[in-house]
Amino acid sequence: MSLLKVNNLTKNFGGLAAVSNVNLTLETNELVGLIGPNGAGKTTLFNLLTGVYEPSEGDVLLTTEKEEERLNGIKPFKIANKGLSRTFQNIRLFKELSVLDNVLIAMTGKQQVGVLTSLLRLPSFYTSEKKIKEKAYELLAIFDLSEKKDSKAKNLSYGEQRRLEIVRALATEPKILFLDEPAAGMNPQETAELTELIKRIQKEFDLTILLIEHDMSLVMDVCERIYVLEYGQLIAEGKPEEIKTNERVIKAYLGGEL
Ligand SMILES: Nc1ncnc2c1ncn2[C@@H]1O[C@H](COP(=O)(O)OP(=O)(O)OP(=O)(O)O)[C@@H](O)[C@H]1O
Repeated sequence: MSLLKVNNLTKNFGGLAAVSNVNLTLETNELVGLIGPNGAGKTTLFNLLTGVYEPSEGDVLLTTEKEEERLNGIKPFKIANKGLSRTFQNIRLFKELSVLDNVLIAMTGKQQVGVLTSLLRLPSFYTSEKKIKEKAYELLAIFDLSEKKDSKAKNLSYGEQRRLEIVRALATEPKILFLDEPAAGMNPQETAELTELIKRIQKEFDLTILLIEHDMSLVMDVCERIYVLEYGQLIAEGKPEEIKTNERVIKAYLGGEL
């Protein structure tokens, strides 16, 4: 079943069509890659899917239990509440806060108690708070960050900060996770570990993932399907082995790695 459908999506910045007439789908539980040379429009497409930008034309449709819901023009926090979560290419953590607090803040809104219960600190408040902390610890453990829970985010290594970003995105319990260059700045060992982590969380949390990445070893390893953008337009779609040998894609990457 298509969980997300993108129909004829276009985003113009002045005279530049950063994303032009793009059609794509994400099936439930798929792990899909989005690749393309620098400036191809990948991040702009993510921004359109997560409400940061409004499309100039076209639709973003989310299939819910009852219907197809149009996401165009909906604010990012509302889109997050509908189960779409993301990381950013430039890491966006609360650098002065602890690792644990960074995760707990992302979970704000998950506390299942009313205002009065919170104000009066009734027993159910503590039960809910305990559950939220347990969830945060569980995620930090998966991403090998348990021992760093009290460190300030700014004191983590670059690779750890990238992992914490993913933990924060997962803390909102998404259906669809958008990862924007999760391996950027990582060394080969960290990238290999991240590759396994991405596969693991997809299964463990029943996720549908769309992933932008320049590291082709990671993309070819984890993705079931890949979309390729060039100058804002989709130039190819297919399985990793099809993309690797696609002449148009090779041409787009000429001088780069594929
Ligand atoms: N807010 C903006 N205003 C004007 N132009 C923009 C804006 N955001 C992106 N662009 C332009 O749109 C095009 C696509 O940019 P985008 O960042 O989406 O590409 P990308 O594929 O993510 O690139 P990279 O791989 O380098 O991150 C570029 O030409 C960029 O300069």
